[in-house]
Amino acid sequence: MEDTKRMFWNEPNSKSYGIPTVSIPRLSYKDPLADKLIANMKPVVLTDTNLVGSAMKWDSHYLQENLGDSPCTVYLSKTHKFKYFDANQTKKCDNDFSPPTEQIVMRFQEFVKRLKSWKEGDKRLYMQEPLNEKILKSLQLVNDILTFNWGWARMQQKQNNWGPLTTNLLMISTQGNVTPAHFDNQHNLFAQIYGYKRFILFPPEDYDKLYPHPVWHPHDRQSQVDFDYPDYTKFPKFHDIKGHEALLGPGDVLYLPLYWWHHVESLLQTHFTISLNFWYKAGPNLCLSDSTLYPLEGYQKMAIMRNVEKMLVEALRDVNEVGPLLRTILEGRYN
Ligand SMILES: CC1(C)c2ccccc2-c2ccc(C[C@@H](CC(=O)O)C(=O)C(=O)O)cc21
Ligand SMILES: [Zn+2]
Repeated sequence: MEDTKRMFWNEPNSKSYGIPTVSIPRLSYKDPLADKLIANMKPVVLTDTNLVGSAMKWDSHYLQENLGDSPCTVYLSKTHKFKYFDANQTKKCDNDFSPPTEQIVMRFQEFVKRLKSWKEGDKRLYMQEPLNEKILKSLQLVNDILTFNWGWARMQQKQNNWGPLTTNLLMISTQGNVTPAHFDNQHNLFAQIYGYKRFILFPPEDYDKLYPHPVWHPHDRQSQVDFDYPDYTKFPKFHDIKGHEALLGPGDVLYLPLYWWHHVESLLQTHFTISLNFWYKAGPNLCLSDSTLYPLEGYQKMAIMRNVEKMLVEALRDVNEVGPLLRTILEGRYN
């Protein structure tokens, strides 16, 4: 794939991280290649799905009108990074874990006020709230959601054997925020509503180059590598990483396959960005059965590795015994 840089990428705000990338294909949803890529769990940007057409009018004023006094979850960070952590797993870290972000709940109108007055140097804000009955009080908003292109989304879900839709996460991020590289165990139709987001994706098999935190760690599923200052001594294979890049603008939808790594940043073209994702559970083909085709795919091997790690933590109880036991299996026998 010719590495076509789009005009935005020379903007000063999108750092290159020195990672070589190829462009993720941008296709019309009518293009048969689009469905082929999705069926093969390959990322693709669809430019004309109209998936969230009725949300294109969702600016801060409109959302304030319709979400005003609803409580919403906002993450705060002193840096530009918003690295997810599972607060329930911090106890296994014998308290040397310091949360990189804090989570607060505030009324949506309060969030909009802080968003508008935000300036460089202030704590960065990242509002994330699942669209559900808790915040959907206005009929106008409910009507907008009802007029999403559910026909197309349901068709994709069915023909690709995805599981049920679990979440529509509404995200509003101050400009320049970065969600560091991580993977999710759900398929994702990621719709960009306002502003621009840059995605750098890596296939599941790049597990060995991205050095995820241990499964019991609060940062489970997140890469240990700091893209701004990679530690090539600790993470030598990161040197060989190659990315798949996409720039998402209003109306674009990125199909982000299950287990694909993604690093996401809100570009500086606008003061904030608005996105909405559609997370679908993995289909039945994640469990190995006698109908499993071999050789296994990267994402299937990833699931196996995670299960082995979880089983060992469970069996050994002490997370510090997992490494030595795996080394005993490996050294002089499998390497
Ligand atoms: C990492 C972060 C900030 C977070 C912290 C604490 C709890 C949840 C989450 C959470 C959930 C979704 C995203 C959106 C998106 C990345 C992006 O658009 O920034 C993404 O990764 C996806 O759609 O899969 C980002 C986050
Ligand atoms: Zn994600």
